[in-house]
Amino acid sequence: MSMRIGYGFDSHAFKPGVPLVIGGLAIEHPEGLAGHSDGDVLLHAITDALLGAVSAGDIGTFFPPSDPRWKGAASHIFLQTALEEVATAGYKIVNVDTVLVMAQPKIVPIAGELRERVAELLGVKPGEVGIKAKTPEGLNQDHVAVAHATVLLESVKLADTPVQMVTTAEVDDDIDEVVKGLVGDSRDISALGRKRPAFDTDDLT
Ligand SMILES: C[C@@](CO)(OP(=O)(O)O)[C@H](O)COP(=O)(O)OP(=O)(O)OC[C@H]1O[C@@H](n2ccc(N)nc2=O)[C@H](O)[C@@H]1O
Repeated sequence: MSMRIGYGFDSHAFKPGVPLVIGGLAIEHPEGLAGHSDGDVLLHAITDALLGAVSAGDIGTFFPPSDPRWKGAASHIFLQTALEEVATAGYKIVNVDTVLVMAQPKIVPIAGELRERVAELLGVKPGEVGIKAKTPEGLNQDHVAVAHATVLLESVKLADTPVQMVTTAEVDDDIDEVVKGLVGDSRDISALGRKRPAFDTDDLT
């Protein structure tokens, strides 16, 4: 079994007149978070942690802030894409831990609800999600919300029964296609989401 860790960070300024959404939860507060999307600082940090864990780039490479399609978008869309990248790479979540750094609102009274909502969006148990909060003491950033997230992933077990793979290649040039026919066109983890086959044909004769 192999394991991967990921880390994500995000920040958004508070802004009057917009709803506050954190961790996919609508929270009663006089101000919301400014952003191209719904400004969900927590889901953005978790999305980046997931993408980073499988070397798939970052939220901005998938959903550029310059793209009008993501204006006002609900951030669980970004999270869903990151979860798909994790699954495609052959991993699943072990646990997620987070820290919210913000003066207001206080997070402790809603931490249980937040944990359940984030767990639901991630498809994990609430006990596999950590929600913590910090007052930004001495940082002079009382009008900003910051989120940090770490994730631990483990590889998904393949079937216990080994599958025998036997085939022949007519000519050396066909070897890539022959191997692809045996193992499929799956992909390994690669830098910034670049697709590459999950096998290395250099050693084959
Ligand atoms: C979620 C979205 C939806 O549009 O918008 P917001 O709601 O946060 O505004 C975006 O995905 C939010 O993308 P985010 O990644 O936070 O934005 P930025 O920090 O501006 O980074 C945009 C892109 O520029 C890259 N970047 C950023 C800073 C830097 N010095 N060099 C870079 O190359 C980042 O890697 C990213 O790929």
